Amino acid sequence: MLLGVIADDMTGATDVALMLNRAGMRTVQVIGAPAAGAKLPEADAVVVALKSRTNPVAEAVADSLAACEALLAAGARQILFKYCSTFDSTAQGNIGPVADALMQRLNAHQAIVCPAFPANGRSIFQGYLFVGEVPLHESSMKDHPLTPMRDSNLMRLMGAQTAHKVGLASYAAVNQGAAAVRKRLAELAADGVRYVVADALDNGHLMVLGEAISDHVLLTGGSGIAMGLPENFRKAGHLPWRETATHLAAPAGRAGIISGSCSTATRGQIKAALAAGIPALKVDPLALASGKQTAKELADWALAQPVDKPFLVYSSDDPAEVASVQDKLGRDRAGEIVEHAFAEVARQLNAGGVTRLLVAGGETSGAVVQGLAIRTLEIGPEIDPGVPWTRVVDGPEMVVALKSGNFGAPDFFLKAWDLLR
Ligand SMILES: Nc1ncnc2c1ncn2[C@@H]1O[C@H](COP(=O)(O)OP(=O)(O)OP(=O)(O)O)[C@@H](O)[C@H]1O
Ligand SMILES: O=C(O)[C@@H](O)C(=O)CO
Repeated sequence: MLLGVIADDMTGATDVALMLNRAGMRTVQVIGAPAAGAKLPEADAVVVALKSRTNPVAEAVADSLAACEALLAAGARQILFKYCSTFDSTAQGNIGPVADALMQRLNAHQAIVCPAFPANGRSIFQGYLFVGEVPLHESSMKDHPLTPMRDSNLMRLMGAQTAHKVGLASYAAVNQGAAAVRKRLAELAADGVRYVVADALDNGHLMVLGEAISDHVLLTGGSGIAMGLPENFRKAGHLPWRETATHLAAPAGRAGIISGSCSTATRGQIKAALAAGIPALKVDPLALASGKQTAKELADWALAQPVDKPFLVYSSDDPAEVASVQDKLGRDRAGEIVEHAFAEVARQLNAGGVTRLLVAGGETSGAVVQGLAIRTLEIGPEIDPGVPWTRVVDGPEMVVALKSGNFGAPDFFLKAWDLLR
């Protein structure tokens, strides 16, 4: 193994795994912190998908260190700590503590902080993170239920989570190329700066950064910062050129979509699916809570639909409806009830012959993957930036695509099937 990645959520893990796979690294995703001494699958890159974005700090640190140990034991030469392209972490968050712990374990003197993902509209200028045309704190992330982002300055965001000094490698250096970035990193190191926020407005900048940090043992950021890494391994003679597959062989069986994501992008994708005539059933969290609706009913409805089309089971709703459900059930309980139901629905669907499954939402994906007892995924072709098809290699025989809430074009639920053979 060349590169080890520790991802703080399930769909973020498939996102970064896709980035590496597209650049020619055979990439495998394993679910959950590996047990001490557990052997990881053989691949150029292994991504460990944790659920450490919003859990207690001590747990996030312990799981990340366990993942790091397993990756090092499997031969990883570089460790990437992957978090969200919209940072998704408040002053009480886990990014700083996890990065600090990894820095100490790896004896790293400096690490880059770069959540940029230009293909999905996330760019960094003078250390400020933008989502599309607006700064992070003006984007829909300002109202995220768990991690409201009320600042866009990455030096301040990171500075609030670590005792180490945080500095900036700005556009002025990044735009000049890898040598200028290295010079800037050295200046900052001489000034005691351990975390360097790096500007990146486009993929060219990400390639420059990747080259400049080829000798960093620890990197932190979104999937974009992984873009330039395979080329470093190739130049060093460690990685042959590999063509990436454009299609994925899928087992015979039925196709379905489960969506618990209430993000704007997902709601648009549901609208497009409904308009295209995909049979759809809306889940009512209050009815689930009272037992009026059950996972079995949802699965039975889905399996009774025509076999020649995918079906859609969704709880996705607009913010006012979600807030009203959360007022009645409590935010955490509402989420748990829906996630628990979807995990059971996924199990029953697979038992009923569904082998091709699209899942929307990070938490929802985590619940479905757990429900299906999926332990390892092999990364396949890109449906849209940040979302690949994946094949289960340890778990039930099926293909799944795990979509981050905010990712994907409006026709995502319609076009994804064309990539399966
Ligand atoms: N109608 C609803 N009312 C209340 N909660 C809901 C409803 N539908 C889904 N949920 C819960 O909202 C949460 C949605 O989170 P999830 O991570 O799946 O999607 P997302 O936030 O859009 O995606 P991502 O984390 O990838 O950005 C889940 O806990 C889900 O169970
Ligand atoms: O980086 C992103 O935006 C995604 O991979 C993600 O982590 C969403 O939860």
